[in-house]
Amino acid sequence: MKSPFHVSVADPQVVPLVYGIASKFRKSGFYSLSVPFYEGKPLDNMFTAVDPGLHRALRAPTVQVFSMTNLRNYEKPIDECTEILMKMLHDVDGQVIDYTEWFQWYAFDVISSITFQSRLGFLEKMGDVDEMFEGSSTFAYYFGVLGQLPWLHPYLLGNQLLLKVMTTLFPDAPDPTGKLFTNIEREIQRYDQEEKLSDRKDFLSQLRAKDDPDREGHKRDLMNSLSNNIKTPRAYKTLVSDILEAQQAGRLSSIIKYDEAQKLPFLQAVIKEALRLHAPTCFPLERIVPAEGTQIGGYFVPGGCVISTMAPLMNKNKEVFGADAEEFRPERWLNQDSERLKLMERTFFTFGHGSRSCIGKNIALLEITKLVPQILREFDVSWASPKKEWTTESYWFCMQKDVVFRFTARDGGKAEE
Ligand code: HEM
Repeated sequence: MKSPFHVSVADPQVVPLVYGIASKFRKSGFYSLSVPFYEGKPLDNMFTAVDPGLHRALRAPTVQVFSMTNLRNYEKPIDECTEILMKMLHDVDGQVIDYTEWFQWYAFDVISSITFQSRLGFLEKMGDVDEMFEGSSTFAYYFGVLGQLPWLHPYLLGNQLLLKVMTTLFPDAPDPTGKLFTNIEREIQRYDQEEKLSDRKDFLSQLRAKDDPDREGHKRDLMNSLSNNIKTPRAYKTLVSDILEAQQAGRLSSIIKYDEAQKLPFLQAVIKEALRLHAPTCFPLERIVPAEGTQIGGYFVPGGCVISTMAPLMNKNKEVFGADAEEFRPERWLNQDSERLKLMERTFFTFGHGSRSCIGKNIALLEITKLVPQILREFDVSWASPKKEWTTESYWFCMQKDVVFRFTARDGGKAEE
């Protein structure tokens, strides 16, 4: 193997070259670990497809489904989950809870409501369903570590025979992919057999109506906005006073609508700043340098090399975001001249860039934009951990742990119906 094999780049100027729409840099072997098995055979999805033609064929029919215009139709299933979560929080009024778990239940139920028109029941159960969290954490760990040695994958979880033997020998071992895909498969079969004639409007029905073969089940969604804001008292105060002012002025419904939350500029800045500082996808987004090689920052990088950059690096670039780029300061998104703001937007890498950028971005933003003000309107939220900081673990996703809050209901925190 020639050296160097993997080049990691911090310069924002490489982003359009490596990740831009017309880029010839394809995804690396890292992504092959994410290819699911369907009916015993590997089946690429939008996230894993390397060939640009296949990727276009998978992505193009879904673009409209994931558009913000279409997503607004999904406020109702999100609201149903929000009502359940709010009731649960009121039931533990004044107590201390680890919010990461609660919001993970919420996020999983929201995505399944939107996708299959039915909640998987994480919130009701207040726990894992079909060991999906456990499976996805095991898979994230495997993906993060073995993704650095992708040639080993066909001999490990990429080997169906080995998997069958392991499941027989150790039936209680975490199942890194199986349960999630089994659930997706079951829902597709349910739709195909029973519900084609119904007027379902969920994602699955829209995608099946287009005969889209993609069955990806990306479901990760994080809500860093709360944690960051609560740990920064000045920002917390401004945000809460904006939300309560809007409520007093009668500008917020009982379950806050996306359009209403969008009219709160400080909230938008808080969300952006939290996603900038704590990008949920924090691994390098690996691409292969095309055969002819490329010039980067005055160096020649030969064809076949892996090249990458990642959100934690791009999003904290001091030349773009300022000398205080490591700090949580939502105002940076509000008090900027338009040229600087454009540069910040272009460099913001949380959802990737170009034709392979996150197609689920609007779902994530819809969910966060509605939930954060809903919680802060109804509760005063304070840090209640014996530790000074929360901890993080990064395997592709940057998972927060020990995010312990006290939720105390506000007097009159609920809007009139
Ligand atoms: C805050 C939440 C999320 C973050 C930070 C995030 C981040 C990302 C990033 C960085 C990529 C680019 C990966 C790469 O270039 O290798 C990506 C791709 C993707 N994301 Fe997300 N994501 C989020 C939520 C979602 C949701 C909710 C869905 C689906 C419902 C989703 C579906 C996808 C898909 C299908 C791709 C592959 C797109 C393609 O290659 O064309 N994501 N995401």
